[in-house]
Amino acid sequence: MSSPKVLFGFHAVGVRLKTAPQSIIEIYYEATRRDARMRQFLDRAREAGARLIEADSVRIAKLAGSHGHQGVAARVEPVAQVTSLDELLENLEAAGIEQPLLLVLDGVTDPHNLGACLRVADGAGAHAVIAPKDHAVGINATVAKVASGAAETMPYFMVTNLSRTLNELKERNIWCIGTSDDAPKTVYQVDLKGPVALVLGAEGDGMRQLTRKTCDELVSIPMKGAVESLNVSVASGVCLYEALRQRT
Ligand SMILES: C[S@@+](CC[C@H](N)C(=O)[O-])C[C@H]1O[C@@H](n2cnc3c(N)ncnc32)[C@H](O)[C@@H]1O
Repeated sequence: MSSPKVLFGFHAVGVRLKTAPQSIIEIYYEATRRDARMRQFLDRAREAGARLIEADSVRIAKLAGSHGHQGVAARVEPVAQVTSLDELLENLEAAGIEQPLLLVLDGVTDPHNLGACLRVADGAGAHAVIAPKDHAVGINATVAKVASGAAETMPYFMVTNLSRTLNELKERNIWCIGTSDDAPKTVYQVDLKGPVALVLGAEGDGMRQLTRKTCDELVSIPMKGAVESLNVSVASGVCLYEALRQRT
């Protein structure tokens, strides 16, 4: 998981304040915003000892590289993170977590989709999100904003060869379940209680052939209306929350 140097929006900066306040160099805020949300945010920032700097909307937009900053942006240091998937899986094993839940995204390129996937992965208690290095979006400021703080908490690993990584997961007894709207079995018919990697495809073409072939099995989400498929982040949510339901 790599960190952007600038975070913006109440969620993204708020989560950093909660999880690693010492990594915040300074927070820029729009002094003309005096609403309750801004007041609460500033109270929390002061409690955490953050350095606050008044700025106007234009300056914050320039810093954030976006106008969707809600009047808040922070310059941050990267926080110490797990650096590899192997390290994460070993840490989970050492912590006695025997049923990792992983989300694999085969080529999601839209930062809004990745942000939404990270957010739902965090919500459902997944342990990591994995993507290929090529043809996939990395963590950037837009992803962090859409993820509403989850880009700060959810390990995101970009791997050189996705099918090789899936094979390595299989060697660790992690069951790789691919998703495709044409699979005869539904996600509600498979056991998601064990160690599982849920594999989702790209926005347009779905999973690549090799990824599809490498999965242990394929499942679909029932589609009862006229459209053929769901947005990848919605499909991630359905599958991850089915896993959580089965595990709870
Ligand atoms: C927009 S869909 C891509 C649709 C593409 N035509 C395909 O063949 O998969 C993006 C991803 O979301 C997941 N997805 C969306 N709808 C799904 C469904 N009904 N069943 C299973 N997976 C689905 C799949 O992982 C898919 O690759």
